Amino acid sequence: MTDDIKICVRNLYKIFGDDPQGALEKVRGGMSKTDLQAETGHVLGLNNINVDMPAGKTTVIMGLSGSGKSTLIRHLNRLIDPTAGEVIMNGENILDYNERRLRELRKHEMSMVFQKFALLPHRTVLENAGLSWEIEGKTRTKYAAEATKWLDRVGLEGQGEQFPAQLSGGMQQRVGIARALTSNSDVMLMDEAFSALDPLIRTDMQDLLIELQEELHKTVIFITHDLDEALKLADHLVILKDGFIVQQGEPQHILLNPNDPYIEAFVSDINRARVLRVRSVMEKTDVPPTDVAGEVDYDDTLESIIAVSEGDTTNNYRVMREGRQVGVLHMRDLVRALVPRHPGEAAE
Ligand SMILES: Nc1ncnc2c1ncn2[C@@H]1O[C@H](COP(=O)(O)OP(=O)(O)OP(=O)(O)O)[C@@H](O)[C@H]1O
Repeated sequence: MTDDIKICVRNLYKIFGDDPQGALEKVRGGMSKTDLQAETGHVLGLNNINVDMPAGKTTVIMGLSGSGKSTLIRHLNRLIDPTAGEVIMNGENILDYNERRLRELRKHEMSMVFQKFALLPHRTVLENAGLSWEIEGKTRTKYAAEATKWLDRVGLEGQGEQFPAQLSGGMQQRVGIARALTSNSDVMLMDEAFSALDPLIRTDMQDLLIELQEELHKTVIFITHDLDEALKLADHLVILKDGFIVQQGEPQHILLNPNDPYIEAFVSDINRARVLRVRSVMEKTDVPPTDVAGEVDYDDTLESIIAVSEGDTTNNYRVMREGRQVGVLHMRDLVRALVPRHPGEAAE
């Protein structure tokens, strides 16, 4: 895995209306989305977005309806052109791409997984999985082995000759994921990909994506309006409101250090014990504690530690990562982390 940046969004603005450049000046001068709409009839879609999306990791874009999530993801494959700003991928500004290069980008470098699956109803599951190859004029015999490999990998062994309508929603989205994987692109754009699924199936799909990521390290850009899903999937979390970024960073850090009442309100209902991990609340030290109740893993959830502590809030634990001590967990710090902090309170 690498910490390189795969996609870099710089100073990106999108304004919908007849005179976006004129409206841009007003937005840069500080006019709000509401005032812009009331005064000029223009809609501010995105307001000075800057995000570095790490290679091989999952970046989650989260926000309520109308916050600009879809507008942002559509800039990444240039379904939308910005009013101002840049989208740099592998060091190239994709806004400089001509039609031919853009087609290559969409065919070979980025795949999309949609909320409503977007499968072709009269094609078999195998043909749907191999769609990017079909579009290039390749025959079924050329892509069958690759498509079958990925259908098997996402749990659809033996389903290749079915038609989409014969499958459940969860299985159809597995085809959507197999199609993205068969295209062999590095970047996967997932737009509310699991939002149409029943809760239990949705959890299964989230687990599948995490499993695939541990193995494949794709650069995933995942859109959701669901905070639990965002916290579960994100390596890098970006929270949008009214077209601007309110906060971005490592999800556990955001949960422990909300920088705005909006984020605070968002995270207030979260089951913190289930989401927070030992690594986020431990003291970093390789010195063993004198009084130790046991060893825990740095990736354990706080919930699992509470279960083993049997309610004793005075315990200390050695925190281990791959057989080495990386910290000490004091139960009093764990208990403190379970209570939401208000923005402005000093982080420890
Ligand atoms: N083609 C368009 N013309 C005018 N306004 C638009 C257009 N597309 C999006 N918008 C506006 O831009 C803003 C951001 O919309 P967007 O669809 O990106 O939000 P979203 O967070 O994806 O919402 P949802 O979860 O409902 O899809 C909204 O105010 C929306 O009304």
